[in-house]
Amino acid sequence: ALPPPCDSQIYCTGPILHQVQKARLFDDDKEFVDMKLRESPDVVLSAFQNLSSEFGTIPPAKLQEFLDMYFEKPGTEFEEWIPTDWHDNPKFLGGIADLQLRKWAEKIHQLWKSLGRKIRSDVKDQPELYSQIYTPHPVIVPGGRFRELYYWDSYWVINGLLLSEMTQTAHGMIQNFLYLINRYGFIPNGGRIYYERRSQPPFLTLMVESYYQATKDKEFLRAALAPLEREYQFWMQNRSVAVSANGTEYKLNRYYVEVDLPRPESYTDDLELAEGLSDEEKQQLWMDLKAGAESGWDFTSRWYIDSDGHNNNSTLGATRTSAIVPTDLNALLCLCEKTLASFHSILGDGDSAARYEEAAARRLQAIEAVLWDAERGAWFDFNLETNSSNVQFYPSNLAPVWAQCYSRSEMAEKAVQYLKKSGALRFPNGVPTSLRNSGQQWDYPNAWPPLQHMLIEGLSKLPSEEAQELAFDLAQRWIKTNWLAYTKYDAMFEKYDVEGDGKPGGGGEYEVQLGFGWTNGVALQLLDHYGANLTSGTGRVFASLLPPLVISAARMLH
Ligand SMILES: OC[C@H]1O[C@H](O[C@H]2O[C@H](CO)[C@@H](O)[C@H](O)[C@H]2O)[C@H](O)[C@@H](O)[C@@H]1O
Repeated sequence: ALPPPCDSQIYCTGPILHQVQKARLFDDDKEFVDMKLRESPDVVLSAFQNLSSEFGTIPPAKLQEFLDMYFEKPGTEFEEWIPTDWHDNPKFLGGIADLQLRKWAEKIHQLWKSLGRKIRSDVKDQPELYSQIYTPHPVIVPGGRFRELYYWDSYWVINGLLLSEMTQTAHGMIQNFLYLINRYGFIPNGGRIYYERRSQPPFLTLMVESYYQATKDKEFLRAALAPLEREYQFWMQNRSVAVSANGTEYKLNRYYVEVDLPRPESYTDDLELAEGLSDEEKQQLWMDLKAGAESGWDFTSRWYIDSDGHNNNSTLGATRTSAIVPTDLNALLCLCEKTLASFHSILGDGDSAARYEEAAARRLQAIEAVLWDAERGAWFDFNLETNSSNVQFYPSNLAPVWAQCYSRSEMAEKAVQYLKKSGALRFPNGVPTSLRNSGQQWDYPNAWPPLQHMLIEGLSKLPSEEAQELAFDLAQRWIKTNWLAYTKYDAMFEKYDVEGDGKPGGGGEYEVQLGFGWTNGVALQLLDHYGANLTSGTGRVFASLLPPLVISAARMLH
């Protein structure tokens, strides 16, 4: 028997969850599991028991009455909080030449104020009344239905906060993650108990690296290192898999969640998807859906495996995330290993640094033996059921370029040629998540901020002019898409549609959300990096930022 998503008989298992979600009292299943209890779980469970004895299946109107009596609307777990380190005019704004883009960057910088959340101390004192996990410091949330912290989103949020000179808020967010590692041994998907038995792509080491680069605070690094290593051990002990290639056995990582039952926050979706399956098949599907959520790509045809072992014609029910070795997770862990080595060097522990360098070298060998395809010039996910690669296009096929986790420079240059030939660059509004329109949100035509950023950053680190120009070109496309959508809707979105000019993304199991943490972080990073050259297309720029030749040409014209 596998454990449920959490032990709460209100939020993760039991008849209240089942009946409330099945009655579809809310448009979004997440609404119910985010509500606060007005009485202790025992009182609420026994009141529900009485109601069930009377009605059996409780009619929706009675269920609603029950909810009104025993639950509060989501949101009462937070108190008013505006980041205390927010201030006008951080330096990076001065490097943005285009007048419209600079004004827009100011607006994005303002958005941190509306996305800040502080958890009430009552959540710490009476945790049984909440699904919210208590963390001691305020956070920046993604926005919309995502009212709580999210693990991998926070990497791009923190990078944005550091540009906004909000070092204290960034510090607090990292402290929260260290606190979560001390409590759970790893970092949950997000700040709710129904997320507590799965994680998300492990970006904390890189968050610490960003913070360290901004502050050079060695004491902070020293304190962070033990929890970071504990998290790394969690991934190596619970998320690794042996893979054989060319007669050698390698160790690589995958997303893997040994937890039963539907996801509480998407309960009816998971229940319906499993209809008609045997108990064993249901359990496998629910594990794989949770592993999909752990990957951050929930959901995508990338995780489908057909009955013939391939991924051509299937639908969401064919999600087999745990049977796939993902390129991006392994590239990320390779970068984490190199970064942990550098932390040990900075702190003067050469032996530990060497241990992590060796781990990175072992992973590099494994990545090249199992995931690298010299003929196609890219890295591909490996299917453990068929021992074959999935050669479809995903931006993650270039993740080792971003992580600088390859042994020969020509591999990265080959990957640039692969990208150019892939067909993924023909969209003027960003690079799609795949070339397949499955209706899932991590597929065509959606383009996601973290994937754009990793692709652009990877290309920008390459020495060739071609790669650097491509990086700038993709940054320009992405900024234009975000900016156009902002001018139309006065909002930043979690994802965009590569088919429309300034069109929010769609598909998947919930409506596109506004806010939005990682979108803002990525936009600020690109505006910072390429601010002297990016344009809104309106032609109005700050003259002082133009190169001198352009200024004198402009003067001659007047
Ligand atoms: O409720 C459905 C799923 O929602 C989350 O996933 C999506 O939003 C996250 C926050 O921006 C993001 O980190 C993730 O990549 C998105 O796919 C949540 O993380 C899932 O666990 C949840 O089932």
